[in-house]
Amino acid sequence: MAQSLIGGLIASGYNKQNIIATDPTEAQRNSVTQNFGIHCLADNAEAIQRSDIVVLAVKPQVLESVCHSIADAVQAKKPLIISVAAGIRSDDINRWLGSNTAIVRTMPNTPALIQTGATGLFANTFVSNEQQSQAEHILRAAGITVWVDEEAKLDAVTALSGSGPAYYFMFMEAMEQTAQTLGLDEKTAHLLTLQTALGAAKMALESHQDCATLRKNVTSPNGTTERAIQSFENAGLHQIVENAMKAAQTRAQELADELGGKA
Ligand SMILES: NC(=O)C1=CN([C@@H]2O[C@H](COP(=O)(O)OP(=O)(O)OC[C@H]3O[C@@H](n4cnc5c(N)ncnc54)[C@H](O)[C@@H]3O)[C@@H](O)[C@H]2O)C=CC1
Ligand SMILES: O=C(O)[C@@H]1CCC=N1
Repeated sequence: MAQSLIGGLIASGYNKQNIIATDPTEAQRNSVTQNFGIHCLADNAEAIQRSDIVVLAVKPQVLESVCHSIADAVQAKKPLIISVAAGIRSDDINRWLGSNTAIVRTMPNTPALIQTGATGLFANTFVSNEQQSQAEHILRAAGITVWVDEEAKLDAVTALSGSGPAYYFMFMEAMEQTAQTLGLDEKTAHLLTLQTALGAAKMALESHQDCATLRKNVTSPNGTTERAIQSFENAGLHQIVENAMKAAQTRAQELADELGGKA
């Protein structure tokens, strides 16, 4: 996720001299430097000393220990903290970092790498208006941004746009594999699947009509689409999607409860 954000920032013209990454793994540091031409350090405290904004992009499972290890540096420098960790609540991050820390909790997604990301953001009470604009500026470099008024809504954002790219990739995988069983070669199946996904998303974005109307426009009476849609409905597609997204939201809440500890 950090690489997607770094890639998005650089592609949108952000000065790479102003970006420092950190990673404990030497191979990972070398790869980041090679891919993006930015400094990648092993020492988090050193990077924090040199930064006004710190993005925490480690796995939720290691966030607590990382926060404890950087707490002194954060209290000394008082940077704006931006977390991308799924589930973990800003109150827990604040407690792990000491206290009174300005934290913007976000939920971006991997298309940030090509500046078509979608990020939900929530600011805790210590975030100033200027810091809120700074966080928005950084995440906007990676795509669209949406602020939520209650932190719990970020778990719904996680289930929708955070995890969402994987749902579409899975659907595209299924379409291209099926196209091959219907007789198309792999390259043709891949190309037509991707262009169809792009065309549908672009059309939905640019149209004044809602997705249901656009779907109905494709569906000729007693035609091919109608048969396919009927087949999806018979299989309970809406319920399948609802179950999956609720499972993702629940997992985000579980991560917070399991890893956030009790205040
Ligand atoms: N992958 C995705 O689509 C999204 C991920 N997220 C969140 O982003 C966070 C990272 O997820 P991924 O990028 O998928 O994981 P990842 O495993 O690809 O990246 C985590 C990186 O953190 C590094 N790391 C571990 N300990 C460190 C430390 N002490 N200091 C500095 N770096 C350290 C690891 O070496 C690794 O390169 C997670 O909290 C996840 O919930 C949020 C939105 C979308
Ligand atoms: O799967 C995950 O936990 C992360 C958060 C959203 C997308 N990937």
